[in-house]
Amino acid sequence: MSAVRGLAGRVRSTAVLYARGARLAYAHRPGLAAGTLALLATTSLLPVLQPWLLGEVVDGLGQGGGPATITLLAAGYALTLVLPALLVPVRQSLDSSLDAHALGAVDRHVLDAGGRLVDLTRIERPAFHDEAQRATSSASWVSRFGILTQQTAGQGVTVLGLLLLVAGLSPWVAVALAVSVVPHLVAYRRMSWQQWQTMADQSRPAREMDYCVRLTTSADGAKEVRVFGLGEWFLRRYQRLFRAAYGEVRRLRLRHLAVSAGFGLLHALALAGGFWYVAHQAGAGRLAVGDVALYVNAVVQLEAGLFGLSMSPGMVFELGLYLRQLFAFTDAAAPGIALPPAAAGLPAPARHHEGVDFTDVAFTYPNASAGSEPILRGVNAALPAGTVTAVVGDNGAGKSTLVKLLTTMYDPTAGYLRLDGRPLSAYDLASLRASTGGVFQDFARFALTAGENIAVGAGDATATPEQIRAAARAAGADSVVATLPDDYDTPLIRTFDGGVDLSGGQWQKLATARGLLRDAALVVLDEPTAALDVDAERRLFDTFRTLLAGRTGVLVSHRFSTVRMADQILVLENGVVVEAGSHTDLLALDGRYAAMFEMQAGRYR
Ligand SMILES: Nc1ncnc2c1ncn2[C@@H]1O[C@H](COP(=O)(O)OP(=O)(O)OP(=O)(O)O)[C@@H](O)[C@H]1O
Repeated sequence: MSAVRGLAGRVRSTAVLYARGARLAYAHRPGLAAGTLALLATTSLLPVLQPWLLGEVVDGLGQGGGPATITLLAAGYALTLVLPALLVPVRQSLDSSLDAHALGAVDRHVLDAGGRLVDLTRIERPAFHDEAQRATSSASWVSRFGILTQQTAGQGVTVLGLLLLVAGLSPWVAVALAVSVVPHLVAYRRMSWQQWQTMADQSRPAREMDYCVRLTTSADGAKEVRVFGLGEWFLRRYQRLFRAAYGEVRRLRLRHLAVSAGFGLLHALALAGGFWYVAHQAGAGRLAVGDVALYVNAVVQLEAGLFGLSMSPGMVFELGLYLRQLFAFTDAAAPGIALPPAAAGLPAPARHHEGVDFTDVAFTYPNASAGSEPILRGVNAALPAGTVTAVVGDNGAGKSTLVKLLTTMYDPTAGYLRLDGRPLSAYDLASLRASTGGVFQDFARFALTAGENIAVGAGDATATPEQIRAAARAAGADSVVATLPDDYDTPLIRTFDGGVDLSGGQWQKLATARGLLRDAALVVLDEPTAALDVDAERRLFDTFRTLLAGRTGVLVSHRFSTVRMADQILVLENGVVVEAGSHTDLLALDGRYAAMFEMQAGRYR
């Protein structure tokens, strides 16, 4: 009983899955889908009409039927021969349109899911990239949803009609023909599953192979790849991965080929046996000559239909696996941080009144191995409104992680952050984000024009040319833009016509301009001067002081010349704040900060 319930449940969930797939693939083009279906119904019935009409023509001739009737039947038969040649290309063209629209619909569905990933909780997990790769590769399958399901339904109609025709001659022959295809159907389903498993197992090697190809042909790491002669090294790595991946695919293909050939033979035997039986019956006078013509014509059609039908359900099954994977990926695309109930979030203040405070904050990355030390531990700190707090510490101390918590990319694993005395999670996320600006250590280099690279800092709002220029001036990016052939309209990617690339420091100035564009209450500057020359750093330093007036600023830097401008400095060591105070206080303390400062300053004496 429970097995029946389990099966019913599986059938129901599969039906829901395909219905969802159909909605995704067809919802945008119902008219086109209906047109394709109508054409499919016509082209599926023609192969059934054809043997029937042939049988009637042959019988009419043999039994001395009227010339008008025979001519009409013959014309109908000829039409069933000609029509597919006319209709199939039309159907294929409609299929391609449906295919293209479905592909667009799947891409939009994935983009929409990406938009729901408002934090880094899922994105920074290594498994996410495999899942994303698999979901993207589902797109081409899902776009074939219409074609595959219709093809299967069409083949089903054709085969059923032909089997009914054959059953009119001999039910046993019809049953034998139908049954001969069942083992292949079952085997194909199994093979689809194996193929799917292989594909799923290989998504990581596939990504690695893709990486090898891109690395040797792209600008990323181009210098190191050449100086260290890594081209050959990556080629060998690629070949190793390819051999392993292809070996598995090849083994699977050969097995599938053997299975298909075996079952094909079984089916051929059933066809030949049926022919022998029908011919024998006609010889004995129990069937008419027209029936033999009908059988011969019907099995020609059946051969294609049954063989197709033995494959298509397997492909539809495979499609189901891809659909499941796609929806699993997009359904799981939900915020990983706590959010207030819809429309109940507090609007973020235009300027902080008290500022942000960290209370007993601890953090461990979700993908951290069990038992590993938290990245941040017992962090207690206040970032008072209208002041700049610098965070310093060794590589890996947890500075950028602290910034991720501050910018709600993650929730702390323990403790809490408050803004003006309220938990960060009480605020409307969009308004919190809209009131945050700054530049990140791994800032983006968008393949857009210089102006657009700055303008996107306004988010959904539209930045005016004056605002863009003002932000560029503040970040020292105006002098960069002045050197570009088309000023703010210059595309910043070499692969575009008229595009240029910038130096690391020039890109950083542009990213800073982007971060300063909005009138933010909280400004985060994570290594904003790392790539800047001394003069640019000094000018930006002066600008920051003016720009940050009245805002809550956080500055992460290894450059103590920049750090000393901060109102207070937090020294992080292994995820713990070990010192806090102004530059003067901390020098007087003569502790960790003083040592780091001395180490850097001493080099210039
Ligand atoms: N997404 C992540 N998943 C797991 N661990 C991470 C992740 N990002 C960073 N870490 C780990 O957290 C620790 C702190 O990294 P973080 O980037 O905060 O350091 P940092 O102080 O900013 O260092 P740096 O000065 O080098 O920029 C490091 O050990 C790093 O390996």
